[in-house]
Parts: sequence; C-alpha cells; structure tokens
Amino acid sequence: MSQPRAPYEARASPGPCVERQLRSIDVRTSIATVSLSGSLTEKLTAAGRAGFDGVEIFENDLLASPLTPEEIRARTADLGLSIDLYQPMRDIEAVPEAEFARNLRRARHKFELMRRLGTDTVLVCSSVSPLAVDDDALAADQLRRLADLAQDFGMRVAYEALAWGRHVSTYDHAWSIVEAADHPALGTCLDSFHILARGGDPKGIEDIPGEKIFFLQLADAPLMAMDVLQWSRHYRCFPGQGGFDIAGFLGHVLRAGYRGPLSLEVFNDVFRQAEAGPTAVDARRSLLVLQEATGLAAPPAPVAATGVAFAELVTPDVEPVTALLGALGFTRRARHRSKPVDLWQHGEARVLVNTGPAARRDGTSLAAVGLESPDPAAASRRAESLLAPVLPRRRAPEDAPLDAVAAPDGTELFFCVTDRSGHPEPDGWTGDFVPVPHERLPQYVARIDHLALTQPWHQFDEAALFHRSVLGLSAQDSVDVADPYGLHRSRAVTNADGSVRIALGVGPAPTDEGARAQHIALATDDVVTAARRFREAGGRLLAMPANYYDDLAARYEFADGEPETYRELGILYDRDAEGEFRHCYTETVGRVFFELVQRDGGYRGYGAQNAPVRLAAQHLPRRPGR
Ligand SMILES: O=C(O)c1ccc(O)c(O)c1
Ligand SMILES: [Mg+2]
Repeated sequence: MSQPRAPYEARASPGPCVERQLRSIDVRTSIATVSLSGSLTEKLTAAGRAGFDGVEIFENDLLASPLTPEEIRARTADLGLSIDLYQPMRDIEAVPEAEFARNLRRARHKFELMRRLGTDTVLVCSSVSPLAVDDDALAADQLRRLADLAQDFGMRVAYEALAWGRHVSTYDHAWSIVEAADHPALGTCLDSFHILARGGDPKGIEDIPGEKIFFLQLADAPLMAMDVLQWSRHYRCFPGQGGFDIAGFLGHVLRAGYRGPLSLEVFNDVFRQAEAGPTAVDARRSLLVLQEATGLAAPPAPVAATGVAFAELVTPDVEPVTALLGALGFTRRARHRSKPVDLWQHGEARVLVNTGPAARRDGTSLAAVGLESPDPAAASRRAESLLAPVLPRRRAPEDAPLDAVAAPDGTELFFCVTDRSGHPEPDGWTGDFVPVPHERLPQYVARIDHLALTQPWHQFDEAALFHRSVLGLSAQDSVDVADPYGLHRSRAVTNADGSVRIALGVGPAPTDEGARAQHIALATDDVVTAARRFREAGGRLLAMPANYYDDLAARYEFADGEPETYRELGILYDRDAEGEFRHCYTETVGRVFFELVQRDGGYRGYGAQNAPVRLAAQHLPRRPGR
C-alpha cells in the first residue's frame, strides 16, 4: 500500500527541523471513559472540563447509564467533546462460520447504536475466545466481512492486538491481518501498553501506513514482573508516570504518519476510585508533557527552582509551634506588615508562622513552600500552561506581587526571590516583613535540607508528575517502606544541585491529628550538637528503640562511644556508596514535625533504611499500651 510521506519521515531521528514540523500538527486529545471514576455523566463532565477534545466510550459505561444514546451524544457535544471511539467489540474473528454469523448480528446492533451516538470508529480487540483458531487467512476474511458491514453504516473498524490475545498478541501480527484483509474500512489500533509490555520493538510501527492506523491508545505502567493481563487491568497509568518510553513510542507512530487523536486508555484501580475531575486534569497534564517531549507542543520552558526560600506553617495553636521553633534555635526576625504572619529564621532556614484564618480551618500544617526562582513570572507561566491552578498574585494591595500555584495536595508553591542584601527596605516577599529585634543565638542549622509532604492516597503518581513537569525537578525512584500500620511509599524530587529536595510520600503516617504528615528537615553539619542544643532548650526528641542500636552496632564499626551517643539522643544512622547520613526527629505538632539531618560525603538519600523504625516510634504515643 502506498501513501504520501511527509519529508521528515525519512529521517532516522527527529532533529530540530522535524520538531518544528510536528509542532504545526494539530493533535487532538482524547480519553477513554474507563480511565475515570464515576457515572458516564461524571466521566464526560470531567473530561470536558479538563480540556480534552474527545472521548472513547467504553461499552460498560454506556450500558450502565440511564441516558439514551441520543442524550449521551448531546451531553458530549455540550461539553465540547467528540466521541472518537466506541469499544470494545470482543471475540469477533477467526471463529467457526456459525459463530461468526452471530458476531455479525451483534456487530450490526452496535453499528446502529454507534450511529445514534454519532461516532464512526469501533475498536475490535484480538480474540481471547477458546473458539478462535490460529488461522490468519480466516481472521482476515472475517474482519473484511465485518468491515464491509461497517462501511454500510459509514463506520470503520480498528483492530487491536491484546497482549494476551489467543492467537494475535503483537501489533505487527494484527497489522499483517489488516493488510491482508485490504479493506478501506479496516485499520489497526495501536495501544502502547500492549506493545511495550511485551518488550516488542516499536520501530516497526513506522512501516505501517499512517492512514491505516485508525486509532492510538496511550498508557504507561510501572515496570513489574507479573501476568500481563493483570498488569494491564490494574496498574496502567498516565504517560510519564510509569517506566515505559511513551515519547519514543509516540515518535514512531507520528513518523508512520498517524494524525488521529492521542487517546489515554488507562485501567487503574486508584483512578477508578479517585474523584474524576482531578484525575482528568492529571491525565491532560500527562499528555501536554508528552506533546512537549515529542515536539508536538512548546509550552513555556521549565524554570528550575534554585533553593527553598521558606516553608510556611499555619496554626490555630501558636504556642507549641513557636516553642518547637525556639528550641530548634530559630528566632523571630520579622512580622508581616498586614497579616498575622511571623518570619522565623535559623541560618538560611526560614519558617513563616501564620495564625490567620486558614489556620483555624486546617490545624497545624505546612501550607506553603517558597521556592527560590531565577524567574518567578516564567515559572508561573510554565505552571499555568501545565494546568496548575494559579493563585491570586497579590493578597493585599500593599503586598509585593507573588507568583504562586497550588500543588495537587493543595500545598501553595510560591515562586520567589529572597532579598539577602541587608538593605532596610528589602525587595520581593521579604519586603512585606518588618524586622523585629531579636537575640543573636549560635547558628547550627544551615538551611532547609528537604521537605516531606505526605500526599492524599490517590495522588502519589500525579504529585510526582506535577513536581517533575511543572517545577522542572527530577524524580528519583520510588521506595517502599514498612509502616507498622500499612505501607509507606516515598519518592523524592530534586533539582540538579540538591538545594531543593521534596520527598513525596503516601501512607498511614502518624500525626497528632490523624491527618497526612508533613515534615521539615533542617541541614546541620553537626547533628549531635544540634540535638543536644535542642534538648537543652527544652525540646523533645523522638526516642528510638534499643534494638535499633544493637543492630546498628552489629552492622557498622563506630568510634568508641558513638553508638551510645546516638542511642541517648535518638539519632539514626545510614550510609551509602557516597557518604553518611545521621538524623533525628522532633515530636509532632498537629501534622508537622522537624528532622535534623547531617549529610557527609555525597549521601543522596533520606534514610529510608531507618524509616520503618522511625514510623513505628512515631505511632507509639498515639497507640499507648501497644
Ligand atoms: O483489558 C481489556 O480487555 C482491553 C479492552 C480494550 C482495550 O483497548 C484494551 O487495551 C484492553
Ligand atoms: Mg487498548
């Protein structure tokens, strides 16, 4: 089959000129209703509001809907969505003639339904039926006859290889059957999951004529060694959230000449249960990032943060918070000129304490993070283009304008510039604070080492993609840590020099309020001194069990007295190929606690090895007698 080829298709890999050409392609985005939670109406509404152009309607969603096909069509159109695909038709091909006659009858009903829905493409997935025989000629013949019927209705059939199809399980096999059938109303549907999960080489996609690729489904997945059907039905995720090279895959499909919608088809147990609205936004963001990676779109470039300017705590009960900060050697340096917000500082670590109205709503929590930005306005434009909710720039007329967005968990992220000039009238956010007299205390904290933010259970993957794409941070591997009452997962996102480190977590982390835990880790170059000073100032360190220290002494050789000091203060120890890590924890106030950390050498982790012991210790006070 011959087809016109665009000039760039001859090139082996997309260079800048290719990227420019791709950018002029107007791609449409679509999402399968199976990817979202709720009723069909809720799914359609979420997809429409998130800005998708179309949907794939899953048969079960239609069957369960009280709306007539005409009403679904009208609702979809009202939301600005087209119905790009109806799916799936199963177990159609390569079956005995009597069975195929029944399949055609079923198909006729579906084509009538599709006409009422106003959609023209149906997905047929490769048969898993025990009746199906291993006979490509028969499969091609029956698919041709199905396509004939489809054509009578003005419809098209897109044949997709399921990775677990009985006889057809690879895209090239499905394409060879479609090619043999040679019918204008029959094409293939490519699904990145089925192709990449089997480890197949997607390069061969470039040999399929673009107009014979009737549909493209995109899904990523974490790399797992498990049965492919279970993997597909439970663990798919949005592009950029798993381990597949979806951008590379899409490059092959575009070079084949495909110009249809990019459609997300994600079967995922978490998304099935989470609110559809935010999931749809997460989904759209994943496609925007993918479009950027493949040269299909050019949103404003990421502006990586260069440090943490401040962490902001809100609290209805300020005394325990300021007592904790005081014991940690922070002093109150300045007061916001119009709001009940104090700036506390130790070294270059700044903590804002806000006792305003939000505090009464949320209890003591970490509500905002100031990220030091080389270009706050550009960082905000990037965030907005990737669908981050932008917050009002000026809270009060006299305040300095601040660019800020909300992260998926509601944490406010400010892009700011800290004025360290020492001028009496500082610029930027610091200019809104009026200095107050303060004591000069010994400084043993250098800066904020990292922030740990426990995410809502259903937003872990979304949070990682958000921080990576919106903030230009890179994500490390996710680690699983045993918590006595569940599993704690953690994934750090960092900038290149480690001056911004955010540990995103999910799990039953213990807090006074039973809510998601958040913590601020402070960098020190002498954790023993820091811990002692904290104690002397009346602070309480989290005690660790003696068994931990017995094990530590067995694992490593320490200088005389070292393990005893750690045991006395509750200091934990870890080591990797690059260096050493010593850390200890304060008690928890509301949802928040502090950690003191000493990194030596090039240690890059967060003490995950010690986390089960620390989590157990944090649960203890809340579960007395256990
Ligand atoms: O899991 C399935 O059965 C199934 C159905 C339709 C698809 O497009 C698909 O990729 C998987
Ligand atoms: Mg599919």
